[in-house]
Amino acid sequence: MRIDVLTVLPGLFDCFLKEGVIGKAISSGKVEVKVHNIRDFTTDKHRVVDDVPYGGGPGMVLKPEPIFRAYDELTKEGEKPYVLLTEPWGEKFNQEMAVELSKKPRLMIICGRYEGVDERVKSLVDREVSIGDYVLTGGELPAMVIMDAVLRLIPGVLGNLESLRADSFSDRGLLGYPNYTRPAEFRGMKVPEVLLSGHHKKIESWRKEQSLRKTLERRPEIIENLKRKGLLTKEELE
Ligand SMILES: N#Cc1c(-c2ccc3ccn(Cc4ccc(CN5CCCC5)cc4)c3c2)n[nH]c1N
Repeated sequence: MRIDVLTVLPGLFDCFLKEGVIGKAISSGKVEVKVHNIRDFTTDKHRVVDDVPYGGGPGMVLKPEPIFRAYDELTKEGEKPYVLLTEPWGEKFNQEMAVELSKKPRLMIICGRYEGVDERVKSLVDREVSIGDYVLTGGELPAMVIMDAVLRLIPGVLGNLESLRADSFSDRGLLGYPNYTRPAEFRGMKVPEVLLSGHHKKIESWRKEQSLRKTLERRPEIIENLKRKGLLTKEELE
């Protein structure tokens, strides 16, 4: 997969693209992520990317020209990307969308800033996406959240963890099971016996039960959604 990111703050992506699982996936060539500074697609000597909003109002708006120039330049060759725009009021990002996006050969993520992008930029966009009902200062962190959730699903990115995590649990958006590591007892808190038993079938069913219970308690709508889609097995429903 290739992802092109358009932003006026490219430096925000430096650590994200160098560290951890995502950094390894990029350095090993499993995925390609290119961050482009929208300012590099301006033509004036002051490299202006924003302007005041028509009709008045607070803040500045990202101009359409540099973004369209970047899009035209980056799509001259190769497959046309599926274009995302991060927006405070976009479609809510979730695991289902992450799975769908992970199957696209090429993505482009346009990151807004200031008061957002000129409305005409949306003629380039396939999906306006929000990562949640809270207000951030720009679209870069949402772009990193989306990339992290999508790239971890690309085969080979999670490496040897992949097979262990291949269960459809977290990829159905169910909440995770409790994790423990040594020591077996810490400040009077013991690790559940089943996890020390070495009985893999029992451990697996305990973990499934814990995950379903936690999801039912905290996010019952996820269970309802999976039921409606027929994505819960008979024993999971019991
Ligand atoms: N994804 C995502 C996001 C974002 C996000 C994404 C992209 C941009 C580009 C600019 N901003 C800042 C901003 C914030 C609020 C407003 C509304 N105005 C304020 C006063 C009058 C209306 C306009 C811009 C962004 C925020 N926030 N939260 C998410 N889940």
